[in-house]
Amino acid sequence: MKMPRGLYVITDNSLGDLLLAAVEAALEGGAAIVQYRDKSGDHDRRLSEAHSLLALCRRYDRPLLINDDVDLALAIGADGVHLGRTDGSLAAARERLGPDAILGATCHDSLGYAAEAVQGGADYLAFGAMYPSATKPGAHRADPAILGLAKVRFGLPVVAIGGINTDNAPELLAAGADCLAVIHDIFGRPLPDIRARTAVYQQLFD
Ligand SMILES: Cc1ncc(COP(=O)(O)OP(=O)(O)O)c(N)n1
Ligand SMILES: Cc1nc(C(=O)O)sc1CCOP(=O)(O)O
Ligand SMILES: [Mg+2]
Repeated sequence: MKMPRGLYVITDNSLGDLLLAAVEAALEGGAAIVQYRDKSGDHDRRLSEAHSLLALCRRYDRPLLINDDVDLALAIGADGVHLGRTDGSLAAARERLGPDAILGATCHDSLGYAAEAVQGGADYLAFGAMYPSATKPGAHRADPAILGLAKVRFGLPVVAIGGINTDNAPELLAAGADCLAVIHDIFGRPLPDIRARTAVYQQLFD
């Protein structure tokens, strides 16, 4: 599956039993891509949730990426993985997942990291944190200008992450972001608000 442009929603452990309903609401609102991010280490629950999310994403014809975990992506046949700087080799992940998998790489605020990610076979480059993040308060900050620089230099889709909301999103789109990766401003809301908020982002891309 090809890397789409648009809102990239990332799941949050705190969703609990609402995980599937929350992701479905985001898909109904037009989310372009979903990442399953679960730091619990609960193998059986992760496998079961990832399976269910993949079936849901298939219904909406949207890719599901798995955060950190190539084994889990392979086990369920996910569309790809997102790997950070300490999550293992991109090249090894490509080798295991094959040429059609979507591989995303964290680049923080560094074009040097981005060059390494390109070398490792990344399909997109993620930069952040663009703004203070409630989900990851200690995240290293990046200047939105790096989005445009990376796009021109590497010719790959660029993803912005960290503290994004519908007020600051236009600045990131103007800077060249192909995707906006969001946790709190989507999944930190009551379930009935998720669809509408996702739709507001989607309109920014139209
Ligand atoms: C789209 C996207 N960009 C960046 C990250 C962060 O990945 P990482 O640095 O590995 O941190 P964790 O998410 O694993 O805490 C991401 N997950 N997705
Ligand atoms: C998971 C993650 N990675 C970041 C990075 O900068 O690499 S910021 C972040 C948290 C994003 O969540 P929110 O939209 O709630 O700020
Ligand atoms: Mg990681």
